Amino acid sequence: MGKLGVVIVAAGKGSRMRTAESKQYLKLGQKPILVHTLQLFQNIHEVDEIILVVGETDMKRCSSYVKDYALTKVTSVQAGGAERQESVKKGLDALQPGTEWVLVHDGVRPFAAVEHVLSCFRKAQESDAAVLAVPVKDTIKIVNEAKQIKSTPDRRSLWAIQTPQAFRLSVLLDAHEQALNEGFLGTDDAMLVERMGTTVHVVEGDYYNIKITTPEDLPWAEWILQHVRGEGHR
Ligand SMILES: Nc1ccn([C@@H]2O[C@H](COP(=O)(O)OP(=O)(O)OP(=O)(O)O)[C@@H](O)[C@H]2O)c(=O)n1
Ligand SMILES: C[C@](O)(CO)[C@H](O)COP(=O)(O)O
Repeated sequence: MGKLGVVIVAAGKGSRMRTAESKQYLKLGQKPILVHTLQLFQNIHEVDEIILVVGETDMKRCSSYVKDYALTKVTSVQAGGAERQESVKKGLDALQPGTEWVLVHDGVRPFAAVEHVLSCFRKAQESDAAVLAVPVKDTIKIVNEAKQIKSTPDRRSLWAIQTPQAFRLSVLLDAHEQALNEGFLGTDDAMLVERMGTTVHVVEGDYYNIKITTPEDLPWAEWILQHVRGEGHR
């Protein structure tokens, strides 16, 4: 079976966190958030390689993390782009020859459960494309610029999409190429694959797999680390 590569994207500015330090480097417990995420995939047996994509100015610091935390599966640290989609593509292009499958994962999602990561990977092996997700709990409404509610989609069909997002590498590379050629910018990789007409499957994860984005997420992340996904809970 072809190799499994993981692209961890961590080249964002973290502007919604409103901290001087980019959020992926904020301490969670004793380690930067990004290190927790890298260690998650380092410790998954099925993962053959990790490509880390970071800001140009953070390359040196992240190379030190790779050494200090013995992240032996991180084969290269790449400089990301202005948009997440560009950062993903930089990571895809760095994967070693012989890579058949890829997981694309946000560096600020340290709490994906190993069992869910593997379920997502297995689903992609069957179907070429799968993403982790959870059913939406709130009622979601479509609202116009004037903050007037225009419609209320049936909640039973709404899922909050997470990462990892798992793909046959050739499928995702084609999707990125087409998006680039057409100037299409998506907020996740699944969008690029969907628009090619490939069915993307949802694999149910859990609500602990948060994307650390705004200040309110930090205490919640500390709680999850202490009570759910800490070292002792793996
Ligand atoms: N040009 C970018 C933008 C985002 N990301 C990464 O994509 C993940 C999800 O993005 P998000 O949570 O939006 O991070 P930021 O873009 O940094 O946050 P913000 O939108 O608040 O600036 C993060 O790990 C982020 O570092 C990236 O690698 N390259
Ligand atoms: C990829 C993602 O995490 C799926 O929910 C999300 O789209 C990333 O969005 P962001 O604005 O780049 O954080």
